[in-house]
Amino acid sequence: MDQSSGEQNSTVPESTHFGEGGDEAKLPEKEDELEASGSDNDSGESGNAEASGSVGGGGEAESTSEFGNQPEPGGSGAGETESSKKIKLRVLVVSNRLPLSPVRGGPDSWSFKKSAGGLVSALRGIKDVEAMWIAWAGLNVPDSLGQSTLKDALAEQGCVPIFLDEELVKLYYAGFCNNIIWPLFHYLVLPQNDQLMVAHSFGSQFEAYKRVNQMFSDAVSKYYREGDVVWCHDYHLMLLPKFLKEANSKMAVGWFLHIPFPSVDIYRTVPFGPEILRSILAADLIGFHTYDHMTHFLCACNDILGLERTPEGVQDKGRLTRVAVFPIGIESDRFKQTLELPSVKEHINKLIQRFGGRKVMLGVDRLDMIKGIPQKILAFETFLQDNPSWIDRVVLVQIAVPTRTDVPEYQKLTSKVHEIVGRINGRFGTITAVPIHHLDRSVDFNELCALYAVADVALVTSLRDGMNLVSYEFVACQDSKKGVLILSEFTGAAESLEAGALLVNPWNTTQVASSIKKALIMPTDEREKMHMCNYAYVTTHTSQKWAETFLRALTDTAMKAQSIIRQEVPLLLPAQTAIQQYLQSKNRLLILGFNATMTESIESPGRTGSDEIKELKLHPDLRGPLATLCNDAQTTVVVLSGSDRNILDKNFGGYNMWLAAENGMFLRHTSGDWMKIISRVPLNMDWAVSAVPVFELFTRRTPRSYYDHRDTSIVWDYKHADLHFGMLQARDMFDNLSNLLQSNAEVDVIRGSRSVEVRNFGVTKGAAIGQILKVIVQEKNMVTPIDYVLCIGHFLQKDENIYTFFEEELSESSVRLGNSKKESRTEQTFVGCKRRELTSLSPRPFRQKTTLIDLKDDKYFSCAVDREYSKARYQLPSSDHVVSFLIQLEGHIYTAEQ
Ligand SMILES: O=P(O)(O)OC[C@H]1O[C@H](O[C@H]2O[C@H](CO)[C@@H](O)[C@H](O)[C@H]2O)[C@H](O)[C@@H](O)[C@@H]1O
Ligand SMILES: O=c1ccn([C@@H]2O[C@H](COP(=O)(O)OP(=O)(O)O)[C@@H](O)[C@H]2O)c(=O)[nH]1
Repeated sequence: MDQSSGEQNSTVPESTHFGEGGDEAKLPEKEDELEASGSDNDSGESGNAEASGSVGGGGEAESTSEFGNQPEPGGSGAGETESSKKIKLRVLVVSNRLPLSPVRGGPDSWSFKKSAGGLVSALRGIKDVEAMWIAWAGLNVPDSLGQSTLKDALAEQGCVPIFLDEELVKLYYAGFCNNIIWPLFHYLVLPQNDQLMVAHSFGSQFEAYKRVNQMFSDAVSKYYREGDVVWCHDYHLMLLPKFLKEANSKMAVGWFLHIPFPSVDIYRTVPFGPEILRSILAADLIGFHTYDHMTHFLCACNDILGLERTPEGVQDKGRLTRVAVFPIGIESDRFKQTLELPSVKEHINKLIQRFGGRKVMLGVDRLDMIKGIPQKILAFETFLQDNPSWIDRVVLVQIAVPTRTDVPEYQKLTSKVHEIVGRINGRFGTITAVPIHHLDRSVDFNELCALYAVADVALVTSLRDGMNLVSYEFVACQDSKKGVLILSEFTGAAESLEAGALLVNPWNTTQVASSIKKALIMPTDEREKMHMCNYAYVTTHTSQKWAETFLRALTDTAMKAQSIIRQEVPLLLPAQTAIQQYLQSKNRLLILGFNATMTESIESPGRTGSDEIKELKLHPDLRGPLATLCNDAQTTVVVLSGSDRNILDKNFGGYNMWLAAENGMFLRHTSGDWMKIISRVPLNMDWAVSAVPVFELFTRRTPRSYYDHRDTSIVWDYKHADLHFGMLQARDMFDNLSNLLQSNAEVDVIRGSRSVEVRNFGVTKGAAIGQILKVIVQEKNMVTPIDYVLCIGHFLQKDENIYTFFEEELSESSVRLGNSKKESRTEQTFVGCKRRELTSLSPRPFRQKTTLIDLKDDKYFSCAVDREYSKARYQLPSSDHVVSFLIQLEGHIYTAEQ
């Protein structure tokens, strides 16, 4: 709710950490005890007293921190006691608003009003986390005395303010955030012809938005310590993840959206939408309230940026951003406990008397167009009109908390609501009673709980709402009354409370009116049943669980990212080193991919116009160099490709080399016959019967795309098609195939950068390479261990296990180098590593052969082509670079031979 105008007043609880911390965290059993003692709440009245966090310039703060330790840039938190010294995760929470709104009492004196709302209570409850909150100060503080005293005062509360001047707030907050992003993300049209629009272009509003996000990033960097996690919140800070990662790529960054993410057709209209998407994607973990919001986001990444969608999130050239659903909840115990306070009980009784037996309908919303307040009131009018016997038997209490009062659209809404309420009260009111009690202000927490408890029906008619915590809070306070929740189907909450609520479309006035009637006359047992469903959900899916789950996922994701960080951003292949090491080795293995590795690049002149786009062809400049490499007696060359045997035969049949087709399923030396080398994987292609029509359909639909039906897979390729159209089709095709083949556990449906592929399950290049080597070693009667490996390819992520195969061999070999039992360990390693495949394969136990890999770290060169992120150690930007590297290599071999 709006914290600038009418949030509840209360004392600031004493705590240096979130949740039940150590000795220093002297949190009372119930937070409400604090609230009651800090104001006159014990009497049950609304507390309007100032909070007790008032400090003079440089003076001692009376209260201590609610949201973590006193922040010291780069330092450790103050006030640690022995019991708190156990290592806690430190979270930097970054949001537009602080959990406390400062109120200036004088040039150097400040007090605070505590904010309610999901985020604050969610973070208040989590255990074993130390947090610092970084946010906009929330008001204009132009003078340095004011800024420094506010900073000190907030530091006591574990908060760091960011100071924005009025012009910046106008363009960033009132402008880009609330006049552009907010309406669009809630499926409302952009306001036309208002002052902001006329005076300031979208561009200048976005520039301000950028500047503010950069300021937030600078502030985070200042306070960040290694090991912290940074949790960014909401649509105000969509550029923040990118800025943070640019400042420090090791920072663990999560971003959570509290409002809906719109469907892709709407998102397309967001000014600077692609840039925003890319910035969000820099986070390690992205969270949404609902599955729908998440799906819309994934579609936007796919359709607008052309990024690969995986079950875990979004993939961009090998870098994965995890995307998941984390529905927020409330601190339900806090509501239940508040209802037990004598002052609140007394207040409830007063309210019951005041309403004099009339049924009470309750609306609690910020006065925001997304909340559908006019629609709600008009539906109530329709109900009264259609059911005149109810006119003096029911009252609608509408709490409309003022919000964003500087934004013109909000000002217009206020007048509109007043006008409708006035008209309806005039029409149906009597001297003694009016049907609508409309309050243009916030109420304090105790009063709010009392209202929730006395209401017979809660009416939530949001036109769109990220979640809507009001509906949860109503349920939490209804354990004795078991009232009815009427809930807009366009809230996030409708996903979780569907079974226990009357869902409505707020635009359908007749439907809402008849739901009001249904709710008012609903039999007790039906009400109870519905309430129990909701109550069970609300009391178990709490805000604490939400925050804990998100933070656990974020730390897990960040840890995984750290452990593979070396492989994630590969360096350019050090060509000279790779060549020198090659020359100094005795038994080299070259594993080369084909497609997009040794072919001409797609952009090459003439290629896209060719009629034979489907046919993969070896780059002509490679013919000579490849022959030299293949004929080097101390070198084994393997072409490992997804292509079928036929294509490899055509291109490489004339060289002295090994061909591994269909991702390593089939192998032959060019002088011998093809053999199937992984017998474990069935060649059963029954699934193709249902898959082929889908491949045909999408090939017909997408000019210049084609598909290949191979022995173990079918691949649809759109690299020569219109990229954007191809991507759209690929997404649909992927969904189609996934649904179609869902029941068939024997296949994988894979999206490549410009392809969609269905493969028999278990077929990957990394799974095949062990067997390929085994066969080669046997067939060649190899006695010298392989001491150099160069593995270059444009492989799908699924096939990147080939790079890690050798990493494993490498670490095993470094162990065995230091081991006196070298011989036996070596054998074990080779067998042990690949045990799964060997068991079903080898008629002759492999351990009888001499072990043939003795690879040292500086002689292993794994190289991904055209992949920014990869498990490979190195990368080359395109197949053209592979070609020139192999030509260089050949040149050195030639010179060495002379
Ligand atoms: O800070 P304001 O501009 O005054 O706006 C208040 C907050 O409104 C939005 O709340 C959303 O978050 C809730 C909790 O996740 C969710 O239940 C609700 O549906 C959303 O509208 C906004 O996202 C916050 O950033 C604002 O602070
Ligand atoms: O006078 C009030 C009335 C309500 N609330 C709180 O504001 C929050 C509103 O959250 P919701 O998710 O329903 O909507 P939002 O305003 O965040 O869009 C709830 O926690 C309410 O308890 C408040 O702070 N002051």
